[in-house]
Amino acid sequence: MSVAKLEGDVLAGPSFFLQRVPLREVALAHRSAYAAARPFPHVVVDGFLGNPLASALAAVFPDAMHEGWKRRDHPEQAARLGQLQRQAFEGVHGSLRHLLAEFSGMLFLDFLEKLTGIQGLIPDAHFRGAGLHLTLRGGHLALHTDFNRDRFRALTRRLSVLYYLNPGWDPSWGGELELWNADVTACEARVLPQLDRLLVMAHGETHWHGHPKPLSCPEGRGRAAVAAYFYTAEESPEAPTPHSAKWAVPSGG
Ligand SMILES: O=C(O)CCC(=O)C(=O)O
Ligand SMILES: [Fe+2]
Repeated sequence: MSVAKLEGDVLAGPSFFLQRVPLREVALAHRSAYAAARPFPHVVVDGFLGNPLASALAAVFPDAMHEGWKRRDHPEQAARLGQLQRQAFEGVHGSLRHLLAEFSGMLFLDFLEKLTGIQGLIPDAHFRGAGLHLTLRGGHLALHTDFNRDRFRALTRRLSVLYYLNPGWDPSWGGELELWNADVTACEARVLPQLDRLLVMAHGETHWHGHPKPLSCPEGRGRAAVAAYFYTAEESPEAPTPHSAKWAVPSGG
């Protein structure tokens, strides 16, 4: 029994890959803005993948009819679809699944480390809480700070990455991510969820953010975002002392 499902030409493979040199340039160009940003470290990178690729990804983003979505309707978050990872993104177009893999890969981690100065970032292969999000007309996400630990792997949350896939998003539809100050008295930055916009923001206990007003996009449109969260491990007193490989010298045999 094969555990792989073939979709299209076996040798064609994924149609895009992140590139080391441009990623490094983008990281260097934005790292001082990231560190200085108010109300907490964050940065917006526009035109991240380029319009042809971003438009193609937006066109295959699962719509509200996709059967794997789990819908949330609570006071804190309403008309929000997510959790496709519960079925391992089955039925999601290969290009989006590949994008998630690229966001978990070596080059993107190196990019984030250079951008933010955080060393040893760890992606989440299970995309807990992250993955694909689609918020429908009338939906919202109240101001919040994010969960802070990956309890399964004893990791500390450090960064959230959002990549927006909304062609022709009209600002009058709302959906700006609002970033508020630590005592929640002022919104100090707003980020529209525009096509091909990457947002990287630092996790923190007072890093309040959300899009709290109901979306007024037309029926049939939604606010589409690809989310990926990144972690670091802490030194533990029980951790073994590091050593390089030890080589066996067999005797006899
Ligand atoms: O969709 C967004 O812009 C933000 C989502 C968010 O707050 C999160 O993923 O933690
Ligand atoms: Fe959040």
